[in-house]
Amino acid sequence: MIRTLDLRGSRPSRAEFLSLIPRNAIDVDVASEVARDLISAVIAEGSSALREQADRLDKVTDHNIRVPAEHISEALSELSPELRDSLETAIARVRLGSAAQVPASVETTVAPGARILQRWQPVERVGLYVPGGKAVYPSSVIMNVIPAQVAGVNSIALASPPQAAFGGRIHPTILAAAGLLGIAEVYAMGGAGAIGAFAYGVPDLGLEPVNVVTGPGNVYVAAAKRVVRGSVGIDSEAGPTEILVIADSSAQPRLVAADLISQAEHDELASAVLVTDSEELATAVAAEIDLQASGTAHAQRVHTSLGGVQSALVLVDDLDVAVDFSNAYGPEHLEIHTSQNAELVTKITNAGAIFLGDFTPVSLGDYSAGSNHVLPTAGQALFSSGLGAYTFLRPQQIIEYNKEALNEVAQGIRVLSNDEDLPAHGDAVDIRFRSEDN
Ligand SMILES: NC(=O)c1ccc[n+]([C@@H]2O[C@H](COP(=O)([O-])OP(=O)(O)OC[C@H]3O[C@@H](n4cnc5c(N)ncnc54)[C@H](O)[C@@H]3O)[C@@H](O)[C@H]2O)c1
Ligand SMILES: N[C@H](CO)Cc1c[nH]c[nH+]1
Ligand SMILES: [Zn+2]
Repeated sequence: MIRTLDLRGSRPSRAEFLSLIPRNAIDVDVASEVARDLISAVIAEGSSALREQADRLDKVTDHNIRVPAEHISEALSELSPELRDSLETAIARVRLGSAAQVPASVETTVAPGARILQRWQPVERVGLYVPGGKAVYPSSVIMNVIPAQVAGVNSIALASPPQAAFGGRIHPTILAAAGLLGIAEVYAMGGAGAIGAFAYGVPDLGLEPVNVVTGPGNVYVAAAKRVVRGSVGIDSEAGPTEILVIADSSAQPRLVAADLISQAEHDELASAVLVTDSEELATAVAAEIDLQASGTAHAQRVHTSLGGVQSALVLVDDLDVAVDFSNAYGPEHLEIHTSQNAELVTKITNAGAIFLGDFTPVSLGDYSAGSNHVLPTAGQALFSSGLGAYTFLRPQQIIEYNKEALNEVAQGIRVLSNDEDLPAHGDAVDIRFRSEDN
């Protein structure tokens, strides 16, 4: 089902690596155009555009877009003890992981009487997207909300698609997770329209624009975040899931296969790649995939994703080439299953998150590791990171000099401001050292 690419005997360049395994079957430009139209409609027509989109894309009519408080409390009261317990365990761990992401404020004395304080200031209002199309993601409520709360964001709004199977309400476990975390401003809206609604506001719903939009989603959600970026901040474009496994002959084929399948389960556009220097392992993983995949609940989706051009078993000469491949690709999730995990991880530069060894599957990170599962896809790990408390924080400098400290640099400012032909800048310093009479 999954193809094998034999690159042994060659050392492809980064560009060659990437051309061998194309990322998304849906072109980003096509998705962006669709997303732009959906967002423009929301800007022009407000809630009626969101209703039209819910009708056409989610098969939902006449639903409450702004979720009434009683729907949230109802969902919370009906949450099974088992689900509540699992959510609470994940919440506690992600809270610990997120708290460790808040940078300390630092005060620097650059000269006597001259201080600069760098503090981390949360943005005021955020819009958090929780996917709910092919699957529903209560875990993404946790991964979005906790870092925002830990960062100290004041105003948090959350959106997820309305579900036809629940009379147009958001999935009850998503509502319950929001309730558990004390989130009251929730909207049943999905896809690119929801991202646009957050970025530009929807006056007829009382939805005020946010400063930062975060969260995972399908290609249209990822494309929409690209469209609104600039008007608002975003995390990364956390689109269709990816897993890349680096493994050698010491790896256990059934574990590698299970982990590839677990992420292929998300979406027909999900990518699953194994890079190995062991032909025996590749053959065994292929056999394990055949054995395990058909028995999964979403076998068709798994088959499409693993059978697509975006997935492959890649044979390379040695683990150094495997690392080069992975660094060029910049996977959302990287698993390392070798006899030298500790050494290899030091050579990894580009990955959303890295999972080491037999007992650290990606699905642990998806739910309960304490790390965040909202991670950059489509190569964005080369320049961006997973969602964290820092996503909602900005460093801000506070500067304070006393008279003596300013006097120390006054002449330098005069020289520089004259050189830039902006002499009023120098005057603004000099005036502080002249009496009011002259
Ligand atoms: N990278 C990450 O951090 C991460 C984490 C979790 C999930 N994911 C990914 O999130 C995605 C979730 O996708 P999903 O579909 O289940 O939920 P989703 O909420 O992302 O998408 C559903 C919405 O997409 C819109 N939509 C559906 N078909 C459309 C079309 N043809 N044109 C325009 N808009 C359309 C609709 O508005 C619908 O409400 C998966 O791809 C999964 O792999 C990524
Ligand atoms: N693997 C997804 C991130 O790409 C996150 C997730 C949530 N639920 C299950 N998996
Ligand atoms: Zn997952």
